[in-house]
Amino acid sequence: MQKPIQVFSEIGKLKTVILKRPSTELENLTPKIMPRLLFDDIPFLPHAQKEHDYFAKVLRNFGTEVLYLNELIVKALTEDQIKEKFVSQVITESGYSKGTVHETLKAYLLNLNTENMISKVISGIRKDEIELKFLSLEELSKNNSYPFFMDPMPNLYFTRDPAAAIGEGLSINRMTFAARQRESLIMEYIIAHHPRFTGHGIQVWRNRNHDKSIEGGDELVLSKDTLAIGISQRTTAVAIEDIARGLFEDGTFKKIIAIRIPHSHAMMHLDTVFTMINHDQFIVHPEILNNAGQIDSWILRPKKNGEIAIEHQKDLKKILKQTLNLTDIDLIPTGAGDEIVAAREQWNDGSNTLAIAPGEVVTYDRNYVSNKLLKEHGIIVHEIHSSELSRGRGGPRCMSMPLVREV
Ligand SMILES: NC(=[NH2+])NCCC[C@H](N)C(=O)O
Repeated sequence: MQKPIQVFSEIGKLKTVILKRPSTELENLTPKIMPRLLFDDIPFLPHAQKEHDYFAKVLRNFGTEVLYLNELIVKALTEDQIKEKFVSQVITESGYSKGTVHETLKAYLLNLNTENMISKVISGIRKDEIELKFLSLEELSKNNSYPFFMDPMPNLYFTRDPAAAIGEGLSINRMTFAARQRESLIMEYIIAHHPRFTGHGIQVWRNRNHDKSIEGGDELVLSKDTLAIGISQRTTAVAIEDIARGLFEDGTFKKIIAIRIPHSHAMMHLDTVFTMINHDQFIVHPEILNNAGQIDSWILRPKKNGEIAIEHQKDLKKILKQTLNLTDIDLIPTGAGDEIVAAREQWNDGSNTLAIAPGEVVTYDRNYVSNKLLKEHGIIVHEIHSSELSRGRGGPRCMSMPLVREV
């Protein structure tokens, strides 16, 4: 029987992917809460949806099966008991573990059909939607000016981050910021209860019950035995060692390149500055490398006694050649290496390419300098519209969670 998750490559023909169509959660963004919810602007929803539908169409036309996150979670919650447990947990993780608010939100959500309940959970619940009775002093004295009981989840269209398929398993991620922490709960329920996944013995390399974070934008499957993981604003060195232990013990993966990138909002994940586009071609934001093409990296390998060997290296080309057994590497600079163009196009995810086959990528049309250079390097580029989607600070790779790729 075909395994529901098979990702042994970053570039193999993309067979199945999970997307989330942006919806009303984006309309609950306001200037006050925007920074906390990790947005820099408020996208115009109808246009964001059009752009996203076009992205999905490009993938479908290519032959990729597109699954939508909302539909997966609705189907995972068909049993009343599981639905109730999910609702309780998401309310608890929104800050109400018990009491009148918890009970009232629970009754409100369970009164909706599952599809509407999920849309509500994702779009957020405003305080003026609900009437509360019998509040305790603690509840009465809480900050009343805040407009939401449950925050919207506007970042959910970046399906790459809350979970990442690696081999025949996945990591279900402990997210860094509160704004995204509930997102991986949705993935946890999908993997545990959706008929497509349940009962297949899917390995969870690292679950979300940890203090130290890791996010999918930092997790790149470079080959069937090598991963690259960013040490970043979102992914801790501790979490990388944790996941390395599980993966090495299983035996499928044998090398992890941990690459330390700047800890900033513009470069929050490794895939915002470095993505793989062919067996020997990568796009890289020039700002992360010094003049000698170096960046602090550590190669993790399993030792015989179950411990992990760690080797410090700096030359990115050399590291990639060594770990992927290649004689040469084509590192294509974002923005053609121009200081200003590179910074501008990186900000709008010019380095965040989604490979759909070796040498064939989906990118944002606005990054025309990088796109032109990719074509000059022989890459087939499918450009998608990006005026609104890019305002969430993520590109085609972030907006997709591959489940199955050819090797
Ligand atoms: N894999 C990625 N680069 N994801 C981008 C996520 C952007 C999102 N606004 C965040 O800050 O979390």
